[in-house]
Amino acid sequence: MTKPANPIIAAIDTTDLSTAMRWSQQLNGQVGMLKLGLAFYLAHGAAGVRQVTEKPVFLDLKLHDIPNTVAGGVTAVLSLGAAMLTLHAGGGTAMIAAARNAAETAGGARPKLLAVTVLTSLSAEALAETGVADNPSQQVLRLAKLALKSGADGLVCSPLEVAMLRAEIGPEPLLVVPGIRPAGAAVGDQARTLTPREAIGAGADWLVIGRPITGAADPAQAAAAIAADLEQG
Ligand SMILES: O=c1ccn([C@@H]2O[C@H](COP(=O)(O)O)[C@@H](O)[C@H]2O)c(=O)[nH]1
Repeated sequence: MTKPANPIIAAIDTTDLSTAMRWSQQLNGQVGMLKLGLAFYLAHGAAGVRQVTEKPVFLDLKLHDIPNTVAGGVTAVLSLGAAMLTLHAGGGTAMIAAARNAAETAGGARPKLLAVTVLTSLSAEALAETGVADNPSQQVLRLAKLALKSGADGLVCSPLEVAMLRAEIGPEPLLVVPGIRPAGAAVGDQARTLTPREAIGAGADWLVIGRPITGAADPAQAAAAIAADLEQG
């Protein structure tokens, strides 16, 4: 697929509607897409999504349940016209296939389904605590293959796995990548990070960036600076 002109997705992580609307106004012209996640959706639902922007958003709900329930969740949000929607690859083949089926049932445009592999907040040690003996890279690849063969359009992974995934799965599947930290930015709760330039250089399609943008004194300027750096890279 063609690479987006501006690959930055700004994560609008707040439960406050007016803050979300302000960030949306500030960032709409500076980034390629806005992402609304679980906290915002639980607080404001579909009506809140419509209030924040008229453009198609990335709906990061990370659905993870039995196939029938996830299919119902996909159906419930289809009318929002989201560009992308997340579900956990760990839900397995039947869950992902049910989500794809539900997305296609309505006909017409549907969100790209992105399977979250290993959360970028998990270090190798934290992943091991969950009972996974493999390292994050091995587990990402296992879940990536499962998700793509089950009907996912793309993957969410950390920037550290992007080059490996491109070598294994080729150029076509969408790679949407959080865990992005400009040089000097606070890492916070992220464990597997790279800079925007490094992630794009490795083969990412989209970069999900939250606090380094929304936590800045001037979010629009912070986003513009990252976009300018990417254009030079
Ligand atoms: O593995 C994942 C999946 C999703 N996310 C989401 O991306 C943003 C990152 O925000 P930052 O403030 O830049 O850390 C956030 O909305 C997460 O829910 C992720 O970080 N890792």
